[in-house]
Amino acid sequence: MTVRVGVIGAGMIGQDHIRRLTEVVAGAAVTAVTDIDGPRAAEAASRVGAAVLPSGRDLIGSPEVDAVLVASWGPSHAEHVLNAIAAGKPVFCEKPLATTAADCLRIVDAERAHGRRLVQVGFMRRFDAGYRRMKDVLASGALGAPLMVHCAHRNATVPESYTSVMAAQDTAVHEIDVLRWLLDDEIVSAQVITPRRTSRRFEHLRDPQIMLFETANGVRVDLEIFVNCQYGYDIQCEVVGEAGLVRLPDPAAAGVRTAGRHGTAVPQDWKERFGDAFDAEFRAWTASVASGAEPCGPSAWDGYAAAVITDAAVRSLESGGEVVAVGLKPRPACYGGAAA
Ligand SMILES: NC(=O)c1ccc[n+]([C@@H]2O[C@H](COP(=O)([O-])OP(=O)(O)OC[C@H]3O[C@@H](n4cnc5c(N)ncnc54)[C@H](O)[C@@H]3O)[C@@H](O)[C@H]2O)c1
Ligand SMILES: O[C@H]1[C@H](O)[C@@H](O)[C@H](O)[C@@H](O)[C@H]1O
Repeated sequence: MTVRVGVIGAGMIGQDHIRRLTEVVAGAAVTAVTDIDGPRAAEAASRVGAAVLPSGRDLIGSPEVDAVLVASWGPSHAEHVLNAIAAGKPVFCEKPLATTAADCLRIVDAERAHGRRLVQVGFMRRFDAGYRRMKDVLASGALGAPLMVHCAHRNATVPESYTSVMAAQDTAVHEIDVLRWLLDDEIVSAQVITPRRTSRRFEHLRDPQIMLFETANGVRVDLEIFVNCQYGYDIQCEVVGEAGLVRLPDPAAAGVRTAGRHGTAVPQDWKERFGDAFDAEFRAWTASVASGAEPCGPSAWDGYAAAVITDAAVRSLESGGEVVAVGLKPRPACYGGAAA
C-alpha cells in the first residue's frame, strides 16, 4: 500500500520532507499540499504532481489523503493536529506539537478520547544512529547509573526573527526530548543562566545561554545553547555514569591532511547533520501508517512534556535565573504511565 500524505506548510522543512517522502521513503507519496502562501504551495505541489488545496481543513478532509504532515509555523500546529484527530487520520507534526502546554494537553485529551494514538511529533534525534547507540550503551548497564550529562547545541547563525525565548522553545527543545528518552527519566526543574553575550548576534538576543536541568533520579544536565557560534552546526552530548561515559559520535567525515593541518568538515545546518535521522523517522512513520499500527516515535505526551519543560526554562530566563520546578500532569497509561 502507498501511504498518501497531505502536507500542511511548504516552507523550508515542509519542502525537504516533501522531497524525502517522494524520493527517499518507499511506500509514501505526497498527494496534496497546502500553505497560506498559495504560490509557495503551488510550486511545491507541482514538483511532485500533488494537488494544491485551499486550507488545512480541506486537506485533512480530502479522500486522497490517508495521513497528514504538519510543517507549518508552530502557532498553527494545534489546530491542524486537532482537526486530523477529529478526522481519525494519522498525523505527523513537526516540533513543537503546539506552542502552549494547554494546547498540547487538548491534543492529548482528544487523542485519548479517540481511543488510540494517531500523533507522532518530529523530534528526529530519537532516530539518529549516534543517539541510538548511546541509548543501547546506557541500557546495557555497562556505565552503571547515569550521574551527569554535558551537552552543547550550536547553530552557526540565526535570523533576526529568532528571539531569546526561542533558545528554549525552538532549540533546546531537541535536547529536552532526547534526554528524557535517552535517560528514561523525567526532567523536574530548569534553570537558565546567561554568560557574556557574543558580539556576533542581533542586538535583542541573549546568546549564549546555559541551561541546567535536574531529573527525577537526580541526574544533572548542563546544556550550552549558542546559536551564533559562526563555525557550523555542532551537537555534543556526553553522559557520565558511575563506571564510565558515553559520548555522541560526530557524523562520519573524511579526515583531510593538507598544508600542515589535519581536519574534518563540520556540518553547516540541521538538514545536513540530521538528514539520515529525518529519513529514518519518516520510514518508521510511513511503515506504522501503512500497517495500521500506532506510531512508534515521540507521542503527543512527549510533545506536552517538552512544552511544559521549555515553559519552565523560559520562566527561569525571564526571572533572571531562578530554578523553576516543572509541573507535569500524571502520565496516562496509554502513554506508558500509571495514571488512568
Ligand atoms: N525538526 C527540526 O529540526 C526542525 C527544523 C526546522 C524547522 N522545524 C519546525 O518545522 C516548522 C516549520 O519550520 P520552517 O523552518 O519550515 O518554517 P518556514 O517559515 O520556512 O515555513 C513555514 C510555512 O508554513 C506556512 N504556514 C504558516 N501558517 C500556516 C497555516 N496555518 N496553514 C498552512 N501553512 C501555514 C508558511 O506560509 C510557511 O510557508 C516549525 O514548527 C519548526 O520549528 C523543525
Ligand atoms: O528550528 C531549528 C531546528 O529545530 C534546529 O534543529 C535547531 O538546531 C535550531 O536551533 C532551530 O532553530
